[in-house]
Amino acid sequence: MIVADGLGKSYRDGAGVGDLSFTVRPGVVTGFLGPNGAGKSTTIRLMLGLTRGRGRTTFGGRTYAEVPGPLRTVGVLADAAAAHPARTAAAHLHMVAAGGGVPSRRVREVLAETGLTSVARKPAGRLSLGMKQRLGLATALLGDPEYLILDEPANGLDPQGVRWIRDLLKRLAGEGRTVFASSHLLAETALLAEDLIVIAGGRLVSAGPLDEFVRRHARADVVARTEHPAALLVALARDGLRVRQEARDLVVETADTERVAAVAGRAGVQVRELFVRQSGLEDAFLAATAAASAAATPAAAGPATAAAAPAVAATAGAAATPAAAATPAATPTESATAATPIPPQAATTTPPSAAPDRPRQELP
Ligand SMILES: Nc1ncnc2c1ncn2[C@@H]1O[C@H](COP(=O)(O)OP(=O)(O)OP(=O)(O)O)[C@@H](O)[C@H]1O
Repeated sequence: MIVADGLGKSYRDGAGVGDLSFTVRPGVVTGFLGPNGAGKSTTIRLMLGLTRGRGRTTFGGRTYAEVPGPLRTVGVLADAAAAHPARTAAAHLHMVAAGGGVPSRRVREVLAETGLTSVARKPAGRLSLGMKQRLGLATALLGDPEYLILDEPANGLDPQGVRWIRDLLKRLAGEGRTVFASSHLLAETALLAEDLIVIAGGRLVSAGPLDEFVRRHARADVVARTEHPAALLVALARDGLRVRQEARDLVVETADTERVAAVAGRAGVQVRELFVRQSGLEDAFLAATAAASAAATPAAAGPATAAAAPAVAATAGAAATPAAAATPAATPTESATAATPIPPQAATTTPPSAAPDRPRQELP
């Protein structure tokens, strides 16, 4: 179990992360999701003590600094470009293994596991971005660790690579490890993670099982299809319902199909189709993070814990629930595409930071 308690960091320009507390359980992949600039990398660096800041994170009760044999306990992918560009992939892994007390046979094993055997003798600087990412992951796996902390592990990978890493992380979690992987890609995280920690503007937006997140917060609208949308729109509005027109469809802000059908019946408007449409991952996430971004003065943000934080909806794809009304129609609705990035934070104007700390800008 990873326990992060009161993590915080303030940069001079007001960016950073607020008072973040959450837990990460073993046996599942936990997705750490947030738009560009939300504070994911900062949080990960704080968890590992790689940057100065507030709070404490324990891995099975000990901080990263206290863990004996950190390489063999906590595997970290924080900077895929960490290998010296002139050193071969194999030499880099041998060097890290020697420093971390890991037997050198592990080098061959992780090269094979990450699909790098054929480029093992290539200098790291001549590897593609995807290969560098695999090398970072190989480094994290060297010590066969119980905990994995991975910052954007799918970054730079092609679609096959993304699928490969998804399968790999699920397998590692299935072995009982604790896998914590950040991403700014919505659908990718939904396919990978069982638990979700969402941050925006340096604040915790939600934490908990993905399914629960969806159940508790998915928003549903009734969609009505009719040849007479104007007449139905007036009737629905008179009945106190919020409604908008999308092409010839009316989207009614309720999940109550019977009420919509009754209003249509009273108004004498024939409805061709009536169904419930649940909001997709993208919609829900954007709504959640927009609210957090609007409120964001991250460095000064008050405490936000997993239990106390407001949560919002996400779903891997949209579901259309056929309604017991006029002409039931289970029409597939919007779903997030596999590569839908979350837009950058409105409140954070600094470009995404994969860059190392700029210490002179920091306030401890
Ligand atoms: N060393 C630094 N000095 C000043 N500001 C920083 C520094 N590092 C990060 N920031 C700012 O802190 C905020 C959070 O950045 P961070 O890199 O943690 O976000 P992120 O969620 O990992 O983003 P991305 O998905 O783009 O990698 C951003 O506004 C960023 O510009």
